Amino acid sequence: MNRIDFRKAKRVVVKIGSSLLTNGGQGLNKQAIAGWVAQMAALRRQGKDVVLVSSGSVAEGMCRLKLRARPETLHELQAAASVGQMGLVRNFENNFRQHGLLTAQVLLTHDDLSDRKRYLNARSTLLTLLDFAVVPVINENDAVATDEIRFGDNDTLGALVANLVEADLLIILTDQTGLYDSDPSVNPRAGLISSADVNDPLLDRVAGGSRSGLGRGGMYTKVRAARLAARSGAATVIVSGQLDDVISEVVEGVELGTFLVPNIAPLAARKRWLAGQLQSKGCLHLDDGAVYSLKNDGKSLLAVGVKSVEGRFRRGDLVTCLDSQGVELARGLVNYGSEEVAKIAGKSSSEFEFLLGYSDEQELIHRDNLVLLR
Ligand SMILES: Nc1ncnc2c1ncn2[C@@H]1O[C@H](COP(=O)(O)OP(=O)(O)O)[C@@H](O)[C@H]1O
Ligand SMILES: N[C@@H](CCC(=O)OP(=O)(O)O)C(=O)O
Repeated sequence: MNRIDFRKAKRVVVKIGSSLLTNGGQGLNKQAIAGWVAQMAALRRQGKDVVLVSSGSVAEGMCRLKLRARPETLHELQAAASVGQMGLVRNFENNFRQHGLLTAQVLLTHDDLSDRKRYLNARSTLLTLLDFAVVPVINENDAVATDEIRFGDNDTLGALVANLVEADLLIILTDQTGLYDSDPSVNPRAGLISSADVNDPLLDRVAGGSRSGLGRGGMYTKVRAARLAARSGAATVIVSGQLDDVISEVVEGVELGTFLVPNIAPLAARKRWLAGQLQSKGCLHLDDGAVYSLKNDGKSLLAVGVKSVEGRFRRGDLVTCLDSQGVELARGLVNYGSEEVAKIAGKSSSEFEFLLGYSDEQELIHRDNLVLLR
């Protein structure tokens, strides 16, 4: 895929980070918002669907509540987010209206997307909004999100939304020109990476966290988001939101920021949903034979290939499969709980009856419920 292919994109997700949106925490950058909205409206006029994932509720809430530092307690964070979200949607709605476009506020938690039924509901709602030519403005539902049910950062949310609506392009607007070979706010000699294969392991070494106190994930979550987005075939560009006409130019194929090329085969819809699950309940350590047959033969995972188990989980929970180096190879929905798995690990399915007193499925994770990550 080339940048020039972005011109053909039918559906674009734009994610805007907190420090950009709030002028480094000074309050909503109304001029910049008007500029981004004008560019998104132009995309709509070209017949492209646009979905906006906007951060900034906490940062704007802090500003409105005159809090100098990001609150530490969950309830204060939730309160700040609720106050700030009002400012975000009001601004976006007013700006889009000036271009004759309707907006819709969609607030999601990870819990909404980890439940298959709610995931499909969210998908239908978003697709229906796009059919109505509405621009969805999405954020995490911070007012109710606790650690167990949150995405934690909007880069991940942006990627999961790109998966949900099967976007062609995810544009992550941030406060840096793009991804550098080290954090430019620490190393002035850092060099911009203009493009890279999304799975290049070098990216893990160069992408650091956020230092602003306003943003959450830094480049680390942006690279992870690009990998998630790639699972439905979406390309990702990480780019400065401060450049004039940045959204229009990226979609035109102008070489700006960092293009993370989705050089992986897109996953089927159900596997994409599995891959987007963030909360794994346990780990299975696989032997080399199991790693080989999952990777090369597309087989289900059998208990005989499991060396050991970690965590407490129940039948149907999501677990992570690790290779002998401890690298995450796959994840999937397990057919037996952790106590049972501890008993049948390394054993053939013909022994399940004897070891457990019963025998359900022969596979520990059926291949339909398993997604390879490498
Ligand atoms: N390799 C890198 N290249 C560029 N920025 C980096 C890198 N590693 C870490 N960062 C940090 O990531 C920050 C952007 O992420 P974040 O603060 O979460 O912004 P946003 O609010 O846009 O999501 C940059 O300001 C920078 O300090
Ligand atoms: N939902 C939070 C998102 C925080 C967040 O991810 O921020 P960022 O790293 O700036 O995208 C908010 O609106 O403040």
